[in-house]
Amino acid sequence: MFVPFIAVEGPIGVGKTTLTAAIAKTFSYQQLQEISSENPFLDQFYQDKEKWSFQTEMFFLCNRYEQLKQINKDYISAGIPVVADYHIFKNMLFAQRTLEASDLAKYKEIYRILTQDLPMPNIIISLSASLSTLQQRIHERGRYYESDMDSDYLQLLSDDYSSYIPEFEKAHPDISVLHIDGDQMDFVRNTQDLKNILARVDAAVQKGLNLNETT
Ligand SMILES: Nc1ncnc2c1ncn2[C@@H]1O[C@H](COP(=O)(O)OP(=O)(O)OP(=O)(O)O)[C@@H](O)[C@H]1O
Ligand SMILES: Nc1nc(=O)c2ncn([C@H]3C[C@H](O)[C@@H](CO)O3)c2[nH]1
Repeated sequence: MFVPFIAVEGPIGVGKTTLTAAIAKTFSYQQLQEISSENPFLDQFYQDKEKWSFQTEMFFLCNRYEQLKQINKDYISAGIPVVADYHIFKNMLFAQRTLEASDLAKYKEIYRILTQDLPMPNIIISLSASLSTLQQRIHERGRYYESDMDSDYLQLLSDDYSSYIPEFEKAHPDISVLHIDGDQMDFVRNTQDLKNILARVDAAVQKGLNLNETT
């Protein structure tokens, strides 16, 4: 059975949570939203990444693992569609960027064990935007711990997403990936842009449902 499980992904501040909420509302899907402020290390991490990266990455990994396990049990396996503002792969993108080699080796082993049985999304929405757009949105959102966000860090993470998404598509040809350029499409202020994106999401869902019927 094809149960829509959509993950919205992209760099910090690109609009994942905003678009996830719009999709959940439009299609009456269950929304899975990460609450980053639950990570007790994030504030310290932004002040000293080297010192706090392992605790921060481990917390995000365990937290997302718990959330996805629960969402699978309560919704996906019960046939209820879900839209999430992350995919578990983001953990590895951040970890590779922030951890030193020996911690990364340990992290990879734990990641492999924890993620092997997690549900995989069948649709990914990949959001991208230029550095200046990301900075502007992070600034407008005004989270205190992001107020001094290092622009190199933000750009590198954004580049990591740009390199990784094509690899992901190659490795998972069965998963629909919708690309949205956040500099061109403004789904917050432009209703037509939002409608266009929602129509693309609907088409991807219908494709999944139709394929499922014919197999
Ligand atoms: N397309 C858009 N146009 C203008 N503003 C936007 C757009 N998308 C999001 N925003 C604004 O940018 C800010 C960041 O958006 P949001 O919190 O959805 O990003 P995010 O990708 O979920 O962030 P994070 O990576 O920190 O979880 C919010 O204030 C939101 O209202
Ligand atoms: N280090 C690190 N690892 C992660 O897996 C991760 N996921 C999100 N974040 C940061 C980005 C935003 O500031 C804030 C909200 O997304 O939390 C992360 N930081």
